Amino acid sequence: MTMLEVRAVSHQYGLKQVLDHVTFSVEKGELFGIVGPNGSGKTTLLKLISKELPLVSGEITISGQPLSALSAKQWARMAAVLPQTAETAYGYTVKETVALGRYAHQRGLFPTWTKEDEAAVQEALAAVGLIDKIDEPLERLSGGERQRAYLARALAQEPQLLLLDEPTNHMDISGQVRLLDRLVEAARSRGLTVVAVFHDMNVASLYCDRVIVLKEGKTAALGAPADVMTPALLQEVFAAPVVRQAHPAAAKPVFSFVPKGKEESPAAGLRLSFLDDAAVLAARKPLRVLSSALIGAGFQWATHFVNRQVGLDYDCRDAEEDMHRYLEQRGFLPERTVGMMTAVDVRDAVWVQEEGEAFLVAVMATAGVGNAIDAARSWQHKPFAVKPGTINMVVVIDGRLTDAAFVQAVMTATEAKAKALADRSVCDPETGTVATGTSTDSLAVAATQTGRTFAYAGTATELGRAIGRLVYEAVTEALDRYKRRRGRP
Ligand SMILES: Nc1ncnc2c1ncn2[C@@H]1O[C@H](COP(=O)(O)OP(=O)(O)OP(=O)(O)O)[C@@H](O)[C@H]1O
Repeated sequence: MTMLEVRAVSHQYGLKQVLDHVTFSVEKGELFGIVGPNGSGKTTLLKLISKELPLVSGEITISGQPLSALSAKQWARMAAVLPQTAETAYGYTVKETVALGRYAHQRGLFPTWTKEDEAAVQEALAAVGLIDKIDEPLERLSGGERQRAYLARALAQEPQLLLLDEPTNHMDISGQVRLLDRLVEAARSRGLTVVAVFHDMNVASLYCDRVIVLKEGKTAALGAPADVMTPALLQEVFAAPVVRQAHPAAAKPVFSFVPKGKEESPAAGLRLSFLDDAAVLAARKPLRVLSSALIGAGFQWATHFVNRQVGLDYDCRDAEEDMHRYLEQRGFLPERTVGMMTAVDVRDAVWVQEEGEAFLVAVMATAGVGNAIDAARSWQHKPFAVKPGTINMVVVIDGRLTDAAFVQAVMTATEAKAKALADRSVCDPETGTVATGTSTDSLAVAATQTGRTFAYAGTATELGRAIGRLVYEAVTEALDRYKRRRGRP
C-alpha cells in the first residue's frame, strides 16, 4: 500500500528554484531516505510534505488523500515530524514535552489524560532510552538527549508516517544505533512509514530500504542504496572522491571519502630490519593489506609487518593474545601491524624486489617445512596439533589494487609458493607426496593504493607475472637457507 506519493513537486524561494519536478512514492512500512549535499533541497522537500511550506507546484498525497484536503488535526493524526532544529520550549519537563505529542488524539473541549495516552508516552520514552530523565526540565538535557525527547514526542503521536530531518544529529554512536534500530523495528512490526533526511551516507545505506539522491533540487537517483549509491554517482553529486566497500557484517555497501593529498603519496619506502627474534618490514605510509596473519587478518591498513620467531615447542593455544602483547611490548601498534609467527631463524628471511618501469613488487619470505603438507592429501592425515614452522610471505605492491586483484595476488603467490616446494622436492612426510605448503602458512599482500591501478593480478597479467616470479625466487631461496642451516651442526 502506498503511504506517501510525491508527484512532480517543484519549489521556488523567490526566483530561486530549489526543487524541480521531484517524483517518488513510499510504501507503508518503508524506511525511505532523502540524501544529497547541502542546499540540494532535502529540508524543503520535507517541509512541503509536512505542510510547513505551502505546495504550489505538483501533488502530494498521504494514504491517497491530497495534503490540501487534510486539516491540521487530521494531518497530525497521520503524520509526525521531527524538524532539523526543534525549538526548546523552556519550563517543560521531558514527560510534558512528550505528552504534547498526544494532542492530536485528544477530543472535546476539556480532554482528559487517558490510559492510552500514558502508555503511548511511556513507550515512546522507553524507545528513545529516556525513561530515567522523565522529570528533568528539557533545558537541562544535552543536545542529543533533547533530540531524543523530540523524537519521543513524535513517536507518542503514534503516527503512520514519521518525517525526520537528520534524526541522528548530535547523537553519539550508541544513541544513533539504538534510535535507528528502533525505527526499523517500528517499520517492520507495526508498519510505520519513515521518511528521513540523512547526511551520513553510511547510515542511509545501512538503514534505508530506498533512497532518493537530490542534486540541486533534481532527482539524481532513486532506488535501493546498494543499487543507486554507486561511487560514480556519489562522486558526481558530492564532488568528492568516494570509495565503496562491502560492510564487514551486513550485505550493504559502506562509503568512505578519500582525503586530498593521499593521491600524491610516493612509493612505499620499505625497510627491512631485524630484532633479536623478529624480521620487521616497515613502510613509510600505511599499506592496504589482505592477509591471513595472526594479527591483522582480512583487509587492513598497516605500516609494519612483524615476522616473529618462536621456539619449536611454542604453545600455540593463546597465540593471538600472546602476539598482541609481544607487539605492544616492542612498541608496535597492533592496529597498524600485521603479525606472523615462525619457528624458522628469522635471519634467514629473504627479501627480493623488482622495480619495473611503472611499479614495484617486493617479497619477504621465511620458510620452514617441518609441517610440510600436500593440500590434496591432507585429509589422509591424522588430526594434528598446530605447530609453528611455516612459510610466511609478505608481498608488497606499489600500485592501486582492486579487491579482485588482491584476491588474485593471493592465488598467484600461493601457486608460485607451491611450485617452489615442488621444484625443491619438499614432501609431505605422512603421505610421501609433494607438499604444497605447510599447515600454518601465512600470507600478506600489501599495496600502496597510489599510482597505477591494477584490476587483476592473475598469473597471466603483468602484475601477476612479477608476483609469481618474485615469490618463487624468494621461497626457493628461503628453502635453501633453511636446508643449509639445518645441515649445519
Ligand atoms: N526560507 C528560505 N528562503 C530563501 N531560500 C531558502 C530558504 N530556505 C532554504 N533556502 C535555500 O534553498 C536551498 C535548499 O535548502 P534546503 O534547506 O532545502 O537544503 P538541504 O538540502 O536541506 O540543505 P542542508 O543539507 O544544508 O540542510 C538552499 O540554497 C537554501 O539556501
